[in-house]
Amino acid sequence: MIRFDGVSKRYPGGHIGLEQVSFHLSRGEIAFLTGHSGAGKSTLMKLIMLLERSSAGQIWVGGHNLRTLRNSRIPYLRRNIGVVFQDHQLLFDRTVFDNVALPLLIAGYSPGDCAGRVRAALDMVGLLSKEKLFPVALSGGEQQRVGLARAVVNRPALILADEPTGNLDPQLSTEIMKLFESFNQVGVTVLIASHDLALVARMRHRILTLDHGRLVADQEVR
Ligand SMILES: Nc1ncnc2c1ncn2[C@@H]1O[C@H](COP(=O)(O)OP(=O)(O)OP(=O)(O)O)[C@@H](O)[C@H]1O
Repeated sequence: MIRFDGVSKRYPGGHIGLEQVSFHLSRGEIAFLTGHSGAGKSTLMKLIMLLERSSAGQIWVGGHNLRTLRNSRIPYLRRNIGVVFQDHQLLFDRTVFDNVALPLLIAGYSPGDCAGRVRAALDMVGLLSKEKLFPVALSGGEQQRVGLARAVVNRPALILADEPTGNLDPQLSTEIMKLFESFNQVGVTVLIASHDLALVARMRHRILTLDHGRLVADQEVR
């Protein structure tokens, strides 16, 4: 699903984002990406989404070589990736239902065609009963679950989550992680960036560790 082969990223001014990173994540795998602040986690995610371009090396996502991918294919690549952010980035003037429907509307679905998929996604995160509420009426953990529902509503092959539990307490963080596991159990490949080492160790999955842009460990925790 994802393959990095000697990938480096230099930002303007020579700042190192990534340095000679190689790894692969198979279809259906779930893995954590960890490391201290500034280690390169967000950079790696941005390269997969083509929000940044690598300075050296090759990246394949879903069999596509990103260096040779035509610009016209980038929206298709991104549509196959569900993204979850730390601050979930919900629209507060739209209902829970409308927030989750947004990626489908952008992809060209008519509102009538969205309803089944939106409700299935809300059901997966246990928020079907809250579809008509506005995000302000939800707890922090519920808002993040709406963000997760929005990430899976397009039925992506891959989910990228950048610090998805950043503002949540340990119990809610574990609940959110269990939802990622449930998505993974239905075949979705999942890559989660987190600097919460205690949480990552508790989940017992593959852990990729970055340090100053280098991949310094790739462990399977059982
Ligand atoms: N647009 C940019 N211009 C210059 N340097 C950048 C830019 N974006 C990131 N960097 C640098 O690249 C390095 C990696 O940053 P990145 O955001 O990928 O780290 P991170 O592991 O996600 O950190 P955090 O956990 O704090 O989010 C850092 O040294 C950062 O300062």
